[in-house]
Amino acid sequence: MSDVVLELKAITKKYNKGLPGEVDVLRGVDLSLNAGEMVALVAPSGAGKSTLLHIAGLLDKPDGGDVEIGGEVLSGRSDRRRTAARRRDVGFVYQFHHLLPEFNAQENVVLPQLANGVGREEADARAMALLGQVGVAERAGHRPAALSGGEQQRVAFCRALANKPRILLADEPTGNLDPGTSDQVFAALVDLVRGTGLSALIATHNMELAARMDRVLRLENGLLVPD
Ligand SMILES: Nc1ncnc2c1ncn2[C@@H]1O[C@H](COP(=O)(O)OP(=O)(O)OP(=O)(O)O)[C@@H](O)[C@H]1O
Repeated sequence: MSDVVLELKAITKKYNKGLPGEVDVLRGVDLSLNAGEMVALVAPSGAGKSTLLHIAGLLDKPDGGDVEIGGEVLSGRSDRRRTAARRRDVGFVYQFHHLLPEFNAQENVVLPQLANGVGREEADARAMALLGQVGVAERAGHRPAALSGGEQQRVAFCRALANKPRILLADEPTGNLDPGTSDQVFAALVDLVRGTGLSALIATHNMELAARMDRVLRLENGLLVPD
């Protein structure tokens, strides 16, 4: 059995197809993400990394090519099938935390589990274990507004991992933080991912952070090339 968790084959994507403002963003992107592997995605602004992450995470459809998760071709499947696969297999982290403001940190990590059919007690325990792993257990009862930017992102990492996805997709996960905090919070993310053994594709402009990954890939002229 192959240990490739995410496979992108010849992915193409254009915006404004056939219109004067047509943008040829992805021109045949190939990627194999192995089990337990962390890959950095570096790209100049506007190169298409958000587009690529959205396609890889089944939030958007490519014009051509295949997205496979766990060996299952998902690009051509129904929206319902793709949504189910995304909920089960993919965790997302963005530059901004997107936590629900009216719920505390623990509840933010519990809610996606309840939506996924996990019982309350188990969900509470998993949330506390994850918050503990990133060093914010003592902040569990605080709402996002009462947390620092770095703490908010740590909680967002826990929420992304709450349902034990196979793949974490992160778009500039510490891009919103000052450099010192960014470094620590990024280290917490790497530890968390390494500890759970899941695979991660992490977009970052920061080459020092990228160098901590197993591999660095650059998105350039619509293609993914080794750095
Ligand atoms: N819905 C859309 N319609 C038209 N053009 C789009 C759309 N979404 C993105 N684009 C264009 O496609 C290109 C790639 O966008 P994308 O957001 O994927 O880049 P990015 O590498 O994530 O950029 P950044 O680092 O600035 O967030 C850009 O030129 C952008 O303007």
